[in-house]
Amino acid sequence: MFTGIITAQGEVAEIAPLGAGQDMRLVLATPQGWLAGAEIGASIACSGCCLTVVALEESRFAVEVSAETLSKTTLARWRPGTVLNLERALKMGDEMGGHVVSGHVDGLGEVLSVAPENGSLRIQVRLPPELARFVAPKGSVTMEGVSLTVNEVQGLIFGVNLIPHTAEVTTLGRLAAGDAVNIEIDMLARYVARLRDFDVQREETKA
Ligand SMILES: Cc1cc2nc3c(=O)[nH]c(=O)nc-3n(C[C@H](O)[C@H](O)[C@H](O)CO)c2cc1C
Ligand SMILES: Nc1c(NC[C@H](O)[C@H](O)[C@H](O)CO)[nH]c(=O)[nH]c1=O
Repeated sequence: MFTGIITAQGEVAEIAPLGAGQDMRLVLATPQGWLAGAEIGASIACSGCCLTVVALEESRFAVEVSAETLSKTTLARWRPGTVLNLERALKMGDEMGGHVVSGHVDGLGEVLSVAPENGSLRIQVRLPPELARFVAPKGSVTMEGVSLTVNEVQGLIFGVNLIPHTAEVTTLGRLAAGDAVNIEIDMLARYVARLRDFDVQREETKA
């Protein structure tokens, strides 16, 4: 579990296909000391996508990426040098500064506009149609691993306000129109929708 509070930016160091019909292996570089205490098998959210550490050095770790993950996330677009938002998994007693984030990316959003507004940046994003019902004004959304508050929603489009701190310490400050972003919807919205769909189905079968 994560909270969407990014604690470091890292970088793709190496990308190696593991062979025909096999997964992809990535080596990711972190700031010095950021991996302290991490072990093989640890979960790290990389721009919102939870990945399992399979090899570890002082300030680099390796992960293996499945076809499912490549199909749902921005990972297929990553290249050596791509900058990533990193978050270590939550420990008991950690501060819950953002919201409950699983690290399962639900799909890709498309940045439509980035515009300065006072000291902040206003970012508008188009959602895939199947995710739009889970995003609500003043609810939470995870974009590239970053916990954000939704300002407004209109159809498939939602807007967020990026404060200067978040713009500076995450990759979101470099977004431009046309960029694809990893989106994880709020877990609460997922369960509320499931309960509602289940009840509607049960009523329909009774009728
Ligand atoms: C704890 C955890 C560990 C995961 N580890 C990996 C991994 O090592 N490689 C991978 O391709 N997907 C992994 N996933 C799945 C991946 O995050 C998911 O396919 C994408 O976020 C798309 O939904 C993991 C998911 C979780 C929750
Ligand atoms: N909720 C919003 C935040 N939250 C803080 C960020 O999640 C945090 O700064 C980042 O993860 C780095 O640690 N920031 C915004 O700009 N806008 C929000 O709505």
